[in-house]
Amino acid sequence: MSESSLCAVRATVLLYDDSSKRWVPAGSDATHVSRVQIYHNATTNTFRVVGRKLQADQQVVLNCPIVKGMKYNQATATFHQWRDPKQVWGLNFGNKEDAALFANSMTHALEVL
Ligand SMILES: CC(=O)N[C@@H](Cc1ccccc1Cl)C(=O)N1CCC[C@]12C=C[C@@H]1CC[C@@H](C(=O)N[C@@H]3C(=O)N4[C@@H](C=C[C@H]3C)CC[C@H]4C(=O)O)N1C2=O
Repeated sequence: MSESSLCAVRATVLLYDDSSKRWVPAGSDATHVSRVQIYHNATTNTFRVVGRKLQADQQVVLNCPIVKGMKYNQATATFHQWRDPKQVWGLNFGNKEDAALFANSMTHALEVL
């Protein structure tokens, strides 16, 4: 599968837990920071967001297709979120530059889908 990475930033990947009405870190351990990338498959013109923990095992904590018409909500300059059929994802970026870089690639993907 030939995929190219459009961007790679650091962010904490969060999931909204509807029952407790709280954001919980995705993945299974204390360290929360991940490398979050947007991949493009030129053959199928599809995009996906992949997040891997920065620490040793690089656990995949996020692997979500970018769906045409999806609404990417930039709730604050450093916290962005979107819904997939099952859950709501949140990205807490370390700084607003990374957030803007990621949002730029996400917006591009949503425009060309
Ligand atoms: C129509 C729709 O779907 N609307 C969604 C949003 C949405 C709109 C349009 C398209 C897609 C989506 Cl996803 C919605 O409103 N959603 C999605 C699930 C959660 C939420 C519902 C209620 C709560 C109330 C507070 C608010 C929230 O979580 N704010 C953040 C916050 O409390 N935190 C995070 C950071 C900053 C803040 C900005 C970091 C950790 C925690 C904290 O600061 O400690 N909420 C939401 O965003």
